[in-house]
Amino acid sequence: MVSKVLTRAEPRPTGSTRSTTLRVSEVFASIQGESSRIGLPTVFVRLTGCPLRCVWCDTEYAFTGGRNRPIDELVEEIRGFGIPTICVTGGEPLAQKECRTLLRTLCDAGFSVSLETSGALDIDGIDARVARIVDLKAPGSGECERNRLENIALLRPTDEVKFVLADETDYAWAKRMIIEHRLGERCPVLMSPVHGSLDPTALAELIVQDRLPVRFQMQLHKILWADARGK
Ligand SMILES: C[S@@+](CC[C@H](N)C(=O)[O-])C[C@H]1O[C@@H](n2cnc3c(N)ncnc32)[C@H](O)[C@@H]1O
Ligand SMILES: Nc1nc2[nH]cc(C(=O)O)c2c(=O)[nH]1
Ligand code: SF4
Ligand SMILES: [Mg+2]
Repeated sequence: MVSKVLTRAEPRPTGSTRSTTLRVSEVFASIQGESSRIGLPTVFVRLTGCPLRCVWCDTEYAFTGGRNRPIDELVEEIRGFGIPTICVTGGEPLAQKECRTLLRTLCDAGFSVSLETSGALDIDGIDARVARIVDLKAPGSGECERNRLENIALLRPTDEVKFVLADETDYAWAKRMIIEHRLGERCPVLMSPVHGSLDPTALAELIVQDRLPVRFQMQLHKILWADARGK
C-alpha cells in the first residue's frame, strides 16, 4: 500500500477560515420564529453591528460588543448543537464582509442556511444555497430611504421578501411596493406587525380584505418567550 508522506506542512487552501474572524454577538439554539422556516429548531448566529437604526429594532444590544471569533471555531460550535438548520442574523450580518465566507462554509458543511438582512446592503454574490430573507424597510422604521432597490432584481424563488409594519401607512406603502415591483412573482412575500405597535388582527384583516398574496407572520419566539434574549 502506498501511503502519502508529508515532508512539510500542506499549504492552506486560499480563503482559509482559520485566520478569518467575525465579530459575533451570540450563538444560540431556539425555534425559528420568523420566515417560512418558522417553527424549525434552528441555531442562530447573531453578528455584531448595524449601520441602520430602525426605531422599533428589538436587537439593539447587537449594535456593539460581542467578540471576534475565527470562522472555523464558530462552525465547530454550531456543529456541536446537532441541529441542521442555521440562521445568520444580527445586527446587520452583511455589514461584515467575511459574513459571506461564513455562509459558504456553513453550506459546504451541509447545513441548511438562511440569512436575515435589512435590504440596505448588496445581496449579490452570496452563496446560492443560502435562503436570503430580505427586509424592505417601511417608512415607520425611519430607514426607508436605505432600501437598496437593486436587490429586488436579484431575488430568487428560494429567497423571501419581508415587510415589518408599524401602522396602516406602512401597510399601504408595502402594498404599493408589492404591486409596483411584482414581488409575488419573484419569491414568497412575508408581512409582520411591529411587535406591540400595529395590531396583528388589524393587519390580518387588511391582508384578507385586499386579497394580498403574502404570508402573515407574528414573531413566534415572542409568543413563546416574550422579549427574552437568546431566544
Ligand atoms: C433584528 S433584525 C436582524 C437582521 C437585519 N438587520 C434585518 O433588519 O433584517 C431580524 C428581523 O427582526 C425584525 N424585527 C426587529 N425588530 C422588530 C420588532 N420590534 N417587531 C417585529 N419584527 C422586528 C426585523 O425587521 C428583521 O426582519
Ligand atoms: N427565535 C428566533 N427566531 C428568529 N428569527 C429571526 C430572528 C432574528 O433576530 O433575526 C430570530 C430571533 O431572534 N429569535
Ligand atoms: S436593520 Fe435590523 S438590526 Fe439594524 S436596526 Fe433595523 S431591525 Fe435592527
Ligand atoms: Mg430577533
